[in-house]
Amino acid sequence: MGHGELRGVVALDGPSGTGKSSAARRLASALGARYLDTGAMYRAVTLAVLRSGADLDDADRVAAVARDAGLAQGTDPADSTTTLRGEDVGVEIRGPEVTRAVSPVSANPAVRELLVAEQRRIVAHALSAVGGIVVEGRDIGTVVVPDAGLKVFLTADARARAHRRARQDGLESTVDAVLADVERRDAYDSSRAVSPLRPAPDAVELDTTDLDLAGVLAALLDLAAGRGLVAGPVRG
Ligand SMILES: Nc1ncnc2c1ncn2[C@@H]1O[C@H](COP(=O)(O)OP(=O)(O)OP(=O)(O)O)[C@@H](O)[C@H]1O
Ligand SMILES: Nc1ccn([C@@H]2O[C@H](COP(=O)(O)O)[C@@H](O)[C@H]2O)c(=O)n1
Repeated sequence: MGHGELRGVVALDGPSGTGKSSAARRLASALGARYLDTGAMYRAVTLAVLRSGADLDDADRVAAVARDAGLAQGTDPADSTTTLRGEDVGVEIRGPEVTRAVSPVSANPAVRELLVAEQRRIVAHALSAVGGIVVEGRDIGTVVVPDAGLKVFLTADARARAHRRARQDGLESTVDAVLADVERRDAYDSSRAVSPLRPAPDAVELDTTDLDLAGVLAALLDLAAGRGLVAGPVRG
């Protein structure tokens, strides 16, 4: 039986590796909605900055590279593309160099202003085109879409997140290194001056430590239906 169709915006925020992308993609697919991975946008701008050779501490130069990057983020949950001037960078933005540099680039206020405006444009377009979108990141419920119909803040024990990420990368032996990276990125993202990672006051917190992805999806479907955001058939 179908799950119905999403009407409105679901905002999914949380620290690294809590399952935001996996859950958001599945939720959007189940509800015939669009899907926006805002982390991919910050990663793509970071790749452009690294390629340009700009000093990460040179805020004006970093912002200029971001403005000139030619970033386009797709919203198909089955194939969400990230391109820079038409070049597909979806694989490269997941590499260790980008992961190391993305938090400082994301803390640049001009970069955030640019990407938040683009994210709001994409959300508005999706709402008029299909009626619903699931947006995931760090500041969706607090800044990008503060009036989202449902805001969920995903959490999970840091070691569980490191295990998930290490398994994804085929690096079971380096869980400790992944854990250090996850904790470093969370600390940076939570302490920056502009739009720090934190739950919106009206967000529902969902701890995924002991849930598999099917369990997370079921919880999100229940929450969305409970908010009256799902039109048509409900889960049977
Ligand atoms: N509930 C879960 N149970 C088991 N594995 C999970 C769960 N959620 C996510 N994963 C796995 O953990 C890894 C990280 O998930 P995902 O990329 O969705 O997290 P994220 O919050 O978007 O991370 P980031 O913010 O770093 O991009 C993936 O390999 C995913 O398959
Ligand atoms: N709304 C967002 C989304 C992401 N970031 C920054 O990008 C980094 C990468 O995000 P992933 O979800 O792809 O891991 C993240 O560590 C943040 O620095 C952000 O600032 N705001």
